[in-house]
Amino acid sequence: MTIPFKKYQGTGNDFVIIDNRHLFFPKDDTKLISKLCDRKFGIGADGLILLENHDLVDFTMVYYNADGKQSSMCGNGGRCIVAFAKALEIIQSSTTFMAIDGLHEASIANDGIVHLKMQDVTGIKATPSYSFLDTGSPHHIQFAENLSELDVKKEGACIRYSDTYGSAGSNINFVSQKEPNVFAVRTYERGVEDETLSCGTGVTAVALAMHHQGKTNEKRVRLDVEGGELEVSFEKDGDGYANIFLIGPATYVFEGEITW
Ligand SMILES: N[C@@H](CCC[C@H](N)C(=O)O)C(=O)O
Repeated sequence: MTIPFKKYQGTGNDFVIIDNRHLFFPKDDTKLISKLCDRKFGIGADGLILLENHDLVDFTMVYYNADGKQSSMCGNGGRCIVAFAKALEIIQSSTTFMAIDGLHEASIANDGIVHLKMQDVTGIKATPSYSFLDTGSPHHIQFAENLSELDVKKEGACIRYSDTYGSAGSNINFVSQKEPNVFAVRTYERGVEDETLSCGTGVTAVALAMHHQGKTNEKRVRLDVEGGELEVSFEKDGDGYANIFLIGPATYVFEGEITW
């Protein structure tokens, strides 16, 4: 079997993206997906994304983590599939697409910056030491001293596999504040089981949690991640948040074919 693919990255969170409108891809082959994502035995990526047809909107996004298992929403992957759909001329500068957490609207500018609308967020859990919220994927957020020195893989795994999160686990974000509306973030991603250079649903969760905790009064926050800069804008809506946008680049890297 020959599998044509394109590789994209969004602030260093990288994805193999496959046009599966003809439904040729073996979606239940966990071993194949994890091998395609393997950085030594495959193409190498934090996740794999399929673009499929949808009856009512422009396309469907199906997301798998690097472990080969289908998972919850990927914000950076959402931005990248918008750039992929534009390159395939499925869309032009704006779109509505379906993902596992529901419909997303997005727009893409000529410079490749994508504005991706995320689902409204309610039910933020705030404790003295951490916050937890779901922005399409589950996120634990805590402050870290010496963020640049932190062993994110070790400390993140410790929390991800703790009794707090049970078998489902969580993504773990470590944060430090740089300015009133600027935060540095490093994320351990479940399903990759390592630090990634950026996590879109993660920085969205950090921006909302920081506003919820009163660390910032701004409704547009910059997040400095290991792979670049992202922005999140939002509006307060009762106890939660609405009109949430994840804003940042989505970049084509290379393409190829794997014969299997
Ligand atoms: N990198 C993603 C998050 C992908 C899903 C996550 N690993 C999970 O399984 O919860 C992002 O950019 O949001």
